[in-house]
Amino acid sequence: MAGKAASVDPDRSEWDVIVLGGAAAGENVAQYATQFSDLDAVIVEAELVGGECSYWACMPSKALLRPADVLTNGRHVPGVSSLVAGRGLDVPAVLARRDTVVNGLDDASQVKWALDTGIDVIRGYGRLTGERTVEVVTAAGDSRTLTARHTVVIDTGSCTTVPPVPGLAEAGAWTSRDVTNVHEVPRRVVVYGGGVVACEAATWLRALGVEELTVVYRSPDLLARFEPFAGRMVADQLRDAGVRLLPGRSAVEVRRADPRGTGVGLPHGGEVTLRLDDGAALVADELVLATGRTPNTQDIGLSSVGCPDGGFLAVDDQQAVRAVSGSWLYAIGDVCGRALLTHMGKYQARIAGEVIAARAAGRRPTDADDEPLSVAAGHRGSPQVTFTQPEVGSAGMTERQAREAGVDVETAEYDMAGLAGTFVMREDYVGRAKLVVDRATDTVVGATFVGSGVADLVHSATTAVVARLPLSVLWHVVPSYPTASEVWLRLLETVRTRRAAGPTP
Ligand SMILES: Cc1cc2nc3c(=O)[nH]c(=O)nc-3n(C[C@H](O)[C@H](O)[C@H](O)COP(=O)(O)OP(=O)(O)OC[C@H]3O[C@@H](n4cnc5c(N)ncnc54)[C@H](O)[C@@H]3O)c2cc1C
Ligand SMILES: NC(=O)c1ccc[n+]([C@@H]2O[C@H](COP(=O)([O-])OP(=O)(O)OC[C@H]3O[C@@H](n4cnc5c(N)ncnc54)[C@H](O)[C@@H]3O)[C@@H](O)[C@H]2O)c1
Repeated sequence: MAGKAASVDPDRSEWDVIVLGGAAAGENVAQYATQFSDLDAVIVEAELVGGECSYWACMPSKALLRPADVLTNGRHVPGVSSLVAGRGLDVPAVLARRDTVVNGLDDASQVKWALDTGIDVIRGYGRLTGERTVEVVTAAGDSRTLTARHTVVIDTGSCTTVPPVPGLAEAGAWTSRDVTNVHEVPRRVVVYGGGVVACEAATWLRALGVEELTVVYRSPDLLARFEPFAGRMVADQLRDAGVRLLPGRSAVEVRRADPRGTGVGLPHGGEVTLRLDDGAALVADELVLATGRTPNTQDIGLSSVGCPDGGFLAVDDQQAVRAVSGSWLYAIGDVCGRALLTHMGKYQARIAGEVIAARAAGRRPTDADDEPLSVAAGHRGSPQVTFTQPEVGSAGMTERQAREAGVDVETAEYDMAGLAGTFVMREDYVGRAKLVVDRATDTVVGATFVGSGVADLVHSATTAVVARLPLSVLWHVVPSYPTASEVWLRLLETVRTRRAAGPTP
């Protein structure tokens, strides 16, 4: 890695690898393609190197959620509860820390990392104009054409989906960028959507002092992609915190008399009214859209290489874009629609980077055991933590997903409040865990943990799923006492007890 000169030569036009979009995954693919090869790479970034996650998504949201989590848990631990009783967050301090976490929206350290690593950075908006060719337009309006000797990688990410509700596009509703970079906390907020962004945002908005907070979602439960108990437990906690939940509803019209371009994280105008399909009308100071993600593929020149513009890019297990022959175009991160998570995009990037380096050297892309490099194993485990109260951590498949995939499933559930480790955390601990076991192989194919502090339990489940560890081996993986990890022992005991009682239908 060391010793490769960084170049920002304005006249240079050719690199081995061009990465379109400089999110964490884009940085990773450039690093992995170049670090043990003779290849060089350039990242083309329209805004900030580090991407959505660093400045507008994961990092600011977790910075806002952490103080809320500390305060809530403190309220339930004698010896601390008396100190914080009746007190809320120090909002200016929370927002200031969030600003520190996003580096004041300055990517200088990320650019330095890239240049120090031997990866060039060009600022501007890139579009494919043909095979291995990218045109970059700078903020000043200048353009330059770049050619890749080997590969172009698309890492242009995603943005908030704006559903086709009359008046919504014109209302200037907050997107995930505004709600994570909130600067002025509105008094009344409606969150539209019931997924991960909605649940996390409702958690921090209420903690920051939103007085009237309503979450409207079309499904019967929050977090509908997870085990059903996860959404229900998060819903209970949000209701207890004073959030109004309106499931099974959709917006039919949005009105705002004076939408204004006030800037990120400030109210985008005056009162906004959301009319619902049940006839109700909700009036708020801001509307937050949390209705899923649209890949940034509409305007990146895909049609110039025979690929339809827009939509997710179907890729093979080495992240090569299926619609384009010759294995010169790859896609990683949200644009490929596999798992819209930073860590999964970075994993795809590591594999794709090694594949690109191997192919450029005329080698078959294989791992240390001479197996073809592929993202299949990692996606089997695909972990996720939703930092609500309680947290929701999962790896692999839910029971429903496993059944839909044709797996002959056996499950076990356990109330996590019954563990010494969680009792010490909070005497009124609320939590639940579930294992999904493939009967044919006697291995774990999915696990879900709900409860305070479960985030770091997830990696054990990811390991079990990816390594296909049989239950007979997991029985010897002893959890420390007294920790929440003892839930593994209880879940395995639940399976053994039931098996001892005889076959289940
Ligand atoms: C509120 C919120 C919270 C989240 N929290 C988490 C979390 O805790 N953990 C987690 O794993 N995931 C989280 N996610 C998901 C995570 O943010 C995304 O999965 C991740 O950012 C996707 O990364 P990416 O590589 O696809 O690109 P992105 O991070 O979307 O970045 C794409 C980059 O490409 C640039 N770009 C786009 N088009 C062009 C172009 N034509 N030319 C040049 N540059 C271009 C953009 O400026 C941007 O910098 C969260 C998402 C949201 C919305
Ligand atoms: N902690 C984390 O890991 C974390 C945090 C936030 C986001 N993310 C990732 O970011 C991605 C985006 O999150 P999200 O919450 O926006 O998406 P999501 O898919 O989790 O939820 C989208 C919600 O919007 C609703 N919806 C979709 N289209 C709609 C429409 N036309 N009208 C009305 N409702 C509609 C869905 O029913 C659902 O409730 C997710 O894939 C998530 O994994 C991860």
